[in-house]
Amino acid sequence: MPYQKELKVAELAVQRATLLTKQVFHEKAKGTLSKDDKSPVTIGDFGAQALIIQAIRHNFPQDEIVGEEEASTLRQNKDLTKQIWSLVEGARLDDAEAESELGGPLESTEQMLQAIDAGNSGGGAKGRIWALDPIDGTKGFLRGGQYAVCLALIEDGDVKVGVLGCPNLPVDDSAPLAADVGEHGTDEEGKGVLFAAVQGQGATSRPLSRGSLKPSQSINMKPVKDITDATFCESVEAGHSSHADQAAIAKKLGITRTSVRMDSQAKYGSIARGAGDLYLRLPVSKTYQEKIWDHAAGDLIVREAGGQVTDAEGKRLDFSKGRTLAENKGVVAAPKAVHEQVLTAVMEVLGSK
Ligand SMILES: Nc1ncnc2c1ncn2[C@@H]1O[C@H](COP(=O)(O)O)[C@@H](O)[C@H]1OP(=O)(O)O
Ligand SMILES: [Mg+2]
Ligand SMILES: [Mg+2]
Ligand SMILES: [Mg+2]
Repeated sequence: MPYQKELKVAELAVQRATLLTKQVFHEKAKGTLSKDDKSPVTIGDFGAQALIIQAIRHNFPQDEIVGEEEASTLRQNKDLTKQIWSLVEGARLDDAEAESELGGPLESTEQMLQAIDAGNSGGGAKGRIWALDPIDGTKGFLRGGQYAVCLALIEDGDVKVGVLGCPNLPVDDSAPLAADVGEHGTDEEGKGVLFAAVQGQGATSRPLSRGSLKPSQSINMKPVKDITDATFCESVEAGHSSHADQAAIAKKLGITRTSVRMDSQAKYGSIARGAGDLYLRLPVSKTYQEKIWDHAAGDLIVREAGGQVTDAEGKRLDFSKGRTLAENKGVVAAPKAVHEQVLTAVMEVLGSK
């Protein structure tokens, strides 16, 4: 079967990076900086990006990488660089075979900074490009909510492999979404899940582990018999998607349950496993362009679990336009059978504005 090596490397690399992010999640001081766009980045984001890029470069040296972070501010901040280095040095899977599959450790802080900066591809429609979000939902990570470590392989514009590490989600696919799942993130023993998909091969989940990969099981979206009974997921941050438009769409569909709010692509994973039903992300700003690393893995995992993912105009997400989803507006993800019904409500609400 194609893409087995890519899948294994991606799952192990994401799993190892979650060991690092989990350690930072529990620390009060997370070494937070504010980026030019005012969004936060922590030592966890930088460390996870370095670890994952090292594993990709070791296994697939010809591939390009579109990573969210870059190291320029770190080069002037020796103290923060040292903190990240100690996290990166300490993040090891308890399994020698898995470690050797990921490749030799980074050997110096300079190598680490270079690895972070190797996520500088411009993306595009040709070739093999990995999209990496080392911590998606950094605001949730800082707040103590949900976050995800996200990695996808895009080939000639098409997502072939997608992996999401969600340390604060329950392991049990069949557990209904708790209303407060996005609020009190905890990665206590028994929590944490790794979602994965390969194009044409379905989607899976498995418990996160500290060593080799645990056994996986296939996941599917839940059939929606009655849309008024559906549970929809949305961002916590009102600045990232329009809570008002999403509420109006839900009302139009006759949905009575309150939305489940959580940060990050944990929303895609949650609907793919049937814990929730819909993911609505309606734009707030006319100018913001969604980033490919915020959607590539989730898009494939939901589609392979029986879902349909489009933007608010019904277009498939287009990962071939560079680092952003330049041609897309918002996200509407739902089981195939009800996607058109949901999209109609989306268009009615947006059209009447
Ligand atoms: N104005 C915006 N509109 C939509 N998404 C945004 C906006 N600003 C940041 N984001 C991104 O949304 C993602 C989180 O979505 P959610 O709120 O659903 O968890 C993050 O990757 C975040 O970027 P960043 O990583 O820079 O914080
Ligand atoms: Mg993100
Ligand atoms: Mg991020
Ligand atoms: Mg960010």
